[in-house]
Amino acid sequence: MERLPGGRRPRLVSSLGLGRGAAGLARPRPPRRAENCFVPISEIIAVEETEFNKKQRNIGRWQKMAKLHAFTVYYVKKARNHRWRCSNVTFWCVDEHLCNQWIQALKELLEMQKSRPKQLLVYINPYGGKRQGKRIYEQKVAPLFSLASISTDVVITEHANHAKDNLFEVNIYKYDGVVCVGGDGMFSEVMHGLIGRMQKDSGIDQNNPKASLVQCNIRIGIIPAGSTDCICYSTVGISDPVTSALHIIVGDCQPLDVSSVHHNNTFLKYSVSLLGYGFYGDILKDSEKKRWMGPMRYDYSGFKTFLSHHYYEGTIAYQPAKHTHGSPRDKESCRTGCCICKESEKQLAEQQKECGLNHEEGEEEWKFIKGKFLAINAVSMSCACPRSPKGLSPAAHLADGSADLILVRKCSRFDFLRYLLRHTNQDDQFDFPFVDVYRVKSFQFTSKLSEDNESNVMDIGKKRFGQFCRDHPACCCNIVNSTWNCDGETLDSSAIEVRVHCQLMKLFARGIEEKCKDEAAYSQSSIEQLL
Ligand SMILES: Nc1ncnc2c1ncn2[C@@H]1O[C@H](COP(=O)(O)OP(=O)(O)OP(=O)(O)O)[C@@H](O)[C@H]1O
Ligand SMILES: CCCCCCCCCCCCC/C=C/[C@@H](O)[C@H](CO)NC(C)=O
Ligand SMILES: [Ca+2]
Repeated sequence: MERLPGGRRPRLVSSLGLGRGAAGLARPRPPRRAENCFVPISEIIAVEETEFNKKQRNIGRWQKMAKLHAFTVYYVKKARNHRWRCSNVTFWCVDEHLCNQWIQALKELLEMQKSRPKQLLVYINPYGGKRQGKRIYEQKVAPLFSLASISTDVVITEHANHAKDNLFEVNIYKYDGVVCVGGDGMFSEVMHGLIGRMQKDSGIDQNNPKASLVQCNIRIGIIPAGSTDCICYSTVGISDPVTSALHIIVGDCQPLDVSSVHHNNTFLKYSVSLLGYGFYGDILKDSEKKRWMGPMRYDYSGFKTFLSHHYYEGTIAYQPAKHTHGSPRDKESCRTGCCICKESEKQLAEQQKECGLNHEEGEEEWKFIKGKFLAINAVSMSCACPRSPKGLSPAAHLADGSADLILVRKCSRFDFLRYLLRHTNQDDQFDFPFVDVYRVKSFQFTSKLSEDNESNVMDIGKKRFGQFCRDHPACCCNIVNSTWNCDGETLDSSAIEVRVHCQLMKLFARGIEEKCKDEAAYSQSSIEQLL
């Protein structure tokens, strides 16, 4: 419990009345017996003086009082499944001075919450998901931002890359954060704009795959209004615009790993969720032609791709992530305050102290795998989403500086279906003889088709394993390449070089909270309680 100035503990119930209200509205009712509960200051959204009208004054025993003074506290109420709502409680009393003292004290405490944003730049994709982005923002998010006294500059995008290009032009440094209203693709645009801008302003060449990139400290908030909303779901635990808006308001901060993708010393894209070749690449390629179907396009293309059952040949080289203690087969998942991610943060700070910005990754051990794959999935986070609540790699970490590389080798349709179904249930997705998973800090892929002409993997292979090339002579097989799905965008090249940049950016989120803790603490009755 916070103290009032002067050291007094706030004891509101003895002198003030208590009324509960639905989200956004103060609806004073006769006082109830106080339940002892607790709302941390960090989860108060706003405090406002409340005007009583005549009708409200005429309730029960309060009728006798000449004049009432009141204030309303708006706060985060945690509901089931990581959902947050704005609730409020109104306190009232006859002593105007006491009432004002409370308002003043609470406002001062809110002012001290330095991580809260005051000014945000908002990009809305009106065409993402079910085309509800504008309505969602106007009806559900803007009123909350205004309640929390956050000022906003809003841009409704007019074409793809509008947000990204705009971020290279505006004075981003005057904002405390950038909000994107849309799906994973919209987030990707904003992320590319922000990271790209930071590198440009710091003179870093993004085309150099070995460059140490400058961290981006301007947080991004995601208001989910897309088709998959995997990044929002994996970092908050639910795809819900009001929950996300409240995480932005309270100023949460979640660092995030970002993978850079290059081809022949040319920068292609960044990825924070899924880099998928084979199954997920083919789904995306097919679904892009069916955007008019909205989120349903993924089901349609998913079914089609499953039936086609294509496999692809190629070689993967990877560097294991030795710096982190976790493994993709861990039973524990990354949660708010994750120790493994904190350890990586410490290591990163030490590295930056030792080497400054010129730190280059050491040439560590490379491992090679070649084969026929139905899917190659590299995920920097779990990739949990409403379709797959545990995600493609349930134990992947948001900010540990690694990605989980999942190789699904050629197998029967039936086995592949069994594997896919495990995306949706509690069983271990990696417990199949045709599935391998590695925690990596970088990897390269070359398809069999391009191996002979352009492969970096082969260069490394030639250097280290003389027999590697002889085992894999040029061939005339009639094979085609798949496409890489990079956070929902296709890549032009199949041969890629990927490196994970630990905690390169930050989100307005706090990771997924442990269910037992918050649900046990907050689910008993409605707990609009004492501060
Ligand atoms: N005004 C616009 N017109 C056309 N395309 C746009 C516009 N604004 C943004 N885009 C592009 O639309 C693409 C898809 O948007 P978004 O990610 O919001 O929705 P989605 O693809 O339905 O959802 P998800 O990415 O979660 O599957 C983004 O890559 C973005 O570049
Ligand atoms: C026949 C049963 C099939 C069940 C398969 C369910 C699998 C759902 C898995 C969804 C994967 C989500 C990974 C996230 C990818 C996003 O980056 C991307 C852009 O939004 N979305 C997709 C679908 O590529
Ligand atoms: Ca990671």
